[in-house]
Parts: sequence; structure tokens; C-alpha cells
Amino acid sequence: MAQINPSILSADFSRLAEEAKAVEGADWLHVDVMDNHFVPNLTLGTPVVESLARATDIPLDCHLMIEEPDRWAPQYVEAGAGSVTFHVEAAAAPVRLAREIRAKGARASMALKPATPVEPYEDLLPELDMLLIMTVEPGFGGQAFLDIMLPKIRRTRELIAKHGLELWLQVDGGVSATTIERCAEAGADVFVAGSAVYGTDDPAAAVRMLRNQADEATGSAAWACGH
Ligand SMILES: O=C(CO)[C@@H](O)[C@H](O)COP(=O)(O)O
Repeated sequence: MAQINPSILSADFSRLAEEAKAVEGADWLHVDVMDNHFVPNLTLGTPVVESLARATDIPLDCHLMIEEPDRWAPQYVEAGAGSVTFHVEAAAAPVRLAREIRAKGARASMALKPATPVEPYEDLLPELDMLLIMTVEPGFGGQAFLDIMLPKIRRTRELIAKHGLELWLQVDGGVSATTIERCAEAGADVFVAGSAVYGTDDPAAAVRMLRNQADEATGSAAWACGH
């Protein structure tokens, strides 16, 4: 089944605990950590992650859009993240970092910006629990989905199949009712959605709707035969 991870970047930051409750039924809560260096925006750090972890039973999927993830990522596991994503463009030693995140008890995930190809990292994939393909330039919610990322999603799904991996394939940016089916058909199985969830009157219903759409598209996708 497709996983839907609402991004709290589109939530009301003054009411984060309530906003987490508003997406009951979501698979993970996506927490965008931005440092105003790796991306031109600033959001939150480990104290907010600690508070969120206490406020919700939904596991936290922390996406670190920061410099020096090798230094900071382990602290997000300690703060309560169940999954920690670092950007390969910022990591000094991605294999060591993925192993450290796993050793601390969280799922290890690596993100690729739109201009970063997946092929150079084929040999790293077994070290990961999830690969995140950005479908917008990271930094802001509410941007238009980049269709040109669909071939990369397809190629990544082929690599996962080629190596027989249990790797989750996440897409993030511009995922909505009008784009989620294309992502699912291409091979994504974990979907981050900010404005398409928190921009509606009923965020929990939006999560269910997106999941249904993704599941239907996956059901008819060639890559999912026997999945
Ligand atoms: O990481 C990011 C942006 O850098 C995302 O998680 C956005 O928060 C997704 O928002 P929408 O594009 O779904 O509105």
C-alpha cells in the first residue's frame, strides 16, 4: 500500500500538535529541517522534533535540508525521528552516515536534488531504507511538480528491482491529486504532500484520497506486477 507523509512545512507552526492530529491515518509525518545554507529557508531543529515526537503517535520522517548532515543527523534520531533523510549533495561520508542512523535505530534515507542523478549511487542503495527523489528544488512548499523527474523515478525503480531491494522510493514536492498517479505509475511508493494535505479543509480525508489514487495507479503499473 502507498504511504502518504503529510509535510508540516504547510501546516500552522503555532499549532503543530493539533496539525499532527489533523492527519490521523497518515503513515509518517514529514518534518522539513532547513538551515538557510543548504536551502534558502529556515525552519526548525531538534527541540521541535522532540516536542512533536511527544505530541503524536505518527512516526516522524525527518528530511534534513542542511549542511553537515554527518554532524547533525544522529541528533535527529535521538530527538525521536523514526526515519532520517540526508542529502547526498551535503554528506561527507554517506555510507558511514547511513550506517550510523541505522545503528541508532532509525531508518536511513538519502535524498537527491533534481539535478543529481541516481546512477552514481547505485552501489549505495543496499545501505539505505529509503531513497528520496525531490520533484521540486528543495526549500519551499507549494511549488509546481517537475515532470522531468519521472524518468529518474522510473530508473530508480528499475535499479531497486535489479538488486532485489526492499528500498522505499519517496517523492517530495508538488505531489497532489493531479500528479500522484504519475509518480506511482513511475515507481514511487512513499509520497510527501504538503499543500495538497494541509491546504484542504479536511487533511485526514486528503490523506485517504491521495492514498487511494496512488494505490489504484500502482495496481495498474507495470513495475508493481508481483510487488
Ligand atoms: O521538502 C520540501 C520542500 O523543500 C517539501 O516537503 C515541501 O514541503 C512539499 O510541499 P508541497 O510541494 O507538497 O506543497
